[in-house]
Amino acid sequence: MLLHLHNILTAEEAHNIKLALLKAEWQDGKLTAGNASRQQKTNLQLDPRSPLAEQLGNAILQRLGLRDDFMAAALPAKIFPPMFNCYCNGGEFGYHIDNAIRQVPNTPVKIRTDLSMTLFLSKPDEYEGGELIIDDTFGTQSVKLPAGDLVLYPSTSLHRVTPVTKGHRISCFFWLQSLIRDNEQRRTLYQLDQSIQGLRQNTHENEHITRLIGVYHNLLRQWSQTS
Ligand SMILES: O=C(O)CCC(=O)C(=O)O
Ligand SMILES: [Fe+2]
Repeated sequence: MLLHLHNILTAEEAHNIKLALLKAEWQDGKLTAGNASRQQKTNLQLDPRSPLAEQLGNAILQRLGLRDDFMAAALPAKIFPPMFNCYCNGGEFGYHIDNAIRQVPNTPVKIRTDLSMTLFLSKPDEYEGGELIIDDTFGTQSVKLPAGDLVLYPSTSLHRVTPVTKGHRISCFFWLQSLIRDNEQRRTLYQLDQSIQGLRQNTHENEHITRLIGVYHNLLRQWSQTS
C-alpha cells in the first residue's frame, strides 16, 4: 500500500525548513549508502549527527505522532531518526531496495525497515525531474508531492529518484519498524480502522461498533510484534 499524507507540515513550515537546509553544510550521500547502492547514488545528505538534522528530525517526528492517519497506517514500533537529502545538478538515486536493517547511529538499536517515507520540502515547481518512482504489487507509481506532504510505502519496494536537472529537490526521508511486519496484515488493519472511523462519524455508538473495535484490537494483539 502506498499512502499520500497531506499537510504534515504547512507550506510555510516546509519553506522555512528548506531555507535553513539550503544554507546547511551537505555531505556526499554515498557515505550512508550500502555497498550495492553506492554507485547508484549521486545526491547530498545532511550529516545525521548535526544539531540541525536532530532538531528538524525531532520536530517532524513530533508532528507525525499527532497524526491519526499516519499512526493508523504505519503502526510504528521504532522510527529511525529522519535524514535530509538534496538532489541537484543531475543528481539521482537509481533503482534499489533499502537495506533491511539499520542501526541507529551511536546506539545499539537496530530497526527493521518495514516502511519508507519521503517528506517533500521543495515545491514541485522549484525543480525539474526528481520523481520518486516506486514499483510494487500496486504497479509503478511516480510520486512528486507538494511541499509538506509525505509518501509512505513498503520498504520491500524497488524504487528510484529520477535525475534533478534544474533547481534543488530537498526532502526528509526515513524508515520505521512497524508493530505489524506483514504489509497485507497492516493494510487490512488500516482498512478496518478507516471503516470503524467512518461508522463512528456517521452512526451513534452502538454494540456492533464496540464489537468491531474489539475485533480490530484482537487482530492487532494476534499479529503485532512489539520488539
Ligand atoms: O529521496 C527520496 O525520496 C528517497 C531516498 C531513498 O530512496 C533512499 O535514500 O534510500
Ligand atoms: Fe531508498
